[in-house]
Amino acid sequence: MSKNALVSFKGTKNINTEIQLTGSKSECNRALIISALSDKLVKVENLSNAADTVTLDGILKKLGVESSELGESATLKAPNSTLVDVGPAGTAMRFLSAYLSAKNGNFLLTGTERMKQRPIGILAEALKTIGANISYAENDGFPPLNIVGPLNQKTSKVKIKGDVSSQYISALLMIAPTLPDGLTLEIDGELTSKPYVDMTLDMLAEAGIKHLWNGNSISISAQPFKSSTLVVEPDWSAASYWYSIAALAHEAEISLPALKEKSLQGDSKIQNIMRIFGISTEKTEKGIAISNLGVSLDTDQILDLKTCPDLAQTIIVVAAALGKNMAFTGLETLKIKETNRIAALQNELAKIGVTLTEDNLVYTLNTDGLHFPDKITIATYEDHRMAMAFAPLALLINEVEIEEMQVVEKSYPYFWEDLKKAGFEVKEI
Ligand SMILES: O=C(O)C1=C[C@@H](OP(=O)(O)O)[C@@H](O)[C@H](O)C1
Ligand SMILES: C=C(OP(=O)(O)O)C(=O)O
Repeated sequence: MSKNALVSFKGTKNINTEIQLTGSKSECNRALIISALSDKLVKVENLSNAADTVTLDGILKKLGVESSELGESATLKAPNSTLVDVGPAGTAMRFLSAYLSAKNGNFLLTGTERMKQRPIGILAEALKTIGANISYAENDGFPPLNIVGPLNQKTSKVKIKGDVSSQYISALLMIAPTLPDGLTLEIDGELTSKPYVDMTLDMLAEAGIKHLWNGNSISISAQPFKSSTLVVEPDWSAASYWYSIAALAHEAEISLPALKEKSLQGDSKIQNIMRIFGISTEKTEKGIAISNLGVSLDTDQILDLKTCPDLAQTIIVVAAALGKNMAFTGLETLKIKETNRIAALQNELAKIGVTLTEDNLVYTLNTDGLHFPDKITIATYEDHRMAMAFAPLALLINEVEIEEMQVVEKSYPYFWEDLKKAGFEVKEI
């Protein structure tokens, strides 16, 4: 049975702690696919305990040894096909669509009910153009997918829309060096979440794979992986919740060991963004230390979050709670993530009297009605980031009840334990 977390913080709101964050799920899930594609020539170190990574690791291990059932549900499965169930893991769904297309076998690739509403047509159609045998098991353009591999390459050039999810592009880039003719992707329109494509190319480079990025085209020729080790860094998206805690506390000194200022993860941009709320970041011998300087900067400019969509909830909730009527752009992809994150934010921010409204793709907070009741209950909509973005409000509100607390497992399973370590009370109810 799912439980709620009742979060509170008694006494002076001073936070002084050290938090060892788990590995980045984005880096891990790339490392796992690259390692599998290289037949384990590429090794992975510091694997995350994020559920999305544990799921992908489990699937790849089972695929490596046997062709048996890999999930729990059994809808529409052809008698001789292998069921692969990624649950809520978007990267696993997208990366495996490409990986399984290139692999020998007959697969039904599926996930949660929400996953079946998250579009995959752009990737599936690109794979079909390359020569993959893919069909939609339920609704056109959406998971589950029937995949019969290996693909028979018909072309090495494919045009793909860039503004819906960068994960489609990363998925194709990772299988590119294993395709007989390599791959050239022509990106159509603006590329969203670009740092994630950079991360894919950087990790491929560490594994010996060269690429050429020319204008809007990325080319990777057929080439072998080199023996190497991909060492996963701690998760910057998870670190962002510690920045919100610092921003909402009276005083804060938080050490985040092993985190790197200059990271493969685009979400390391939180360092610059949180300066707006008076949070400074310092490089230390151990990693990163953040502290609250108590001086906020101007919040007049429009903040574009296109390169770092996973930070949106963190930043918007902090801005709302600090009464900053900020405006944001680059939030278009939020509607197709774990939940419709725009609707979820609007519903939950209303509980503290804040509105988030859209006009011509500019989203604006209005905090004129901001108030902090003695207790609020936050719905999480099966979205880990809703839970983690709202829990820090316990520094301003007596009791914050977060529904379905287990959602955090997707990327940061020890989130509640870490809150306790920092002085929060977290009761399971
Ligand atoms: O490639 C990745 O690891 C990710 C890319 C982003 O998705 P989109 O490219 O769909 O924005 C991000 O939101 C997701 O959490 C992880
Ligand atoms: C959007 C996310 O994940 P995914 O797309 O991989 O499910 C996320 O972690 O915020």
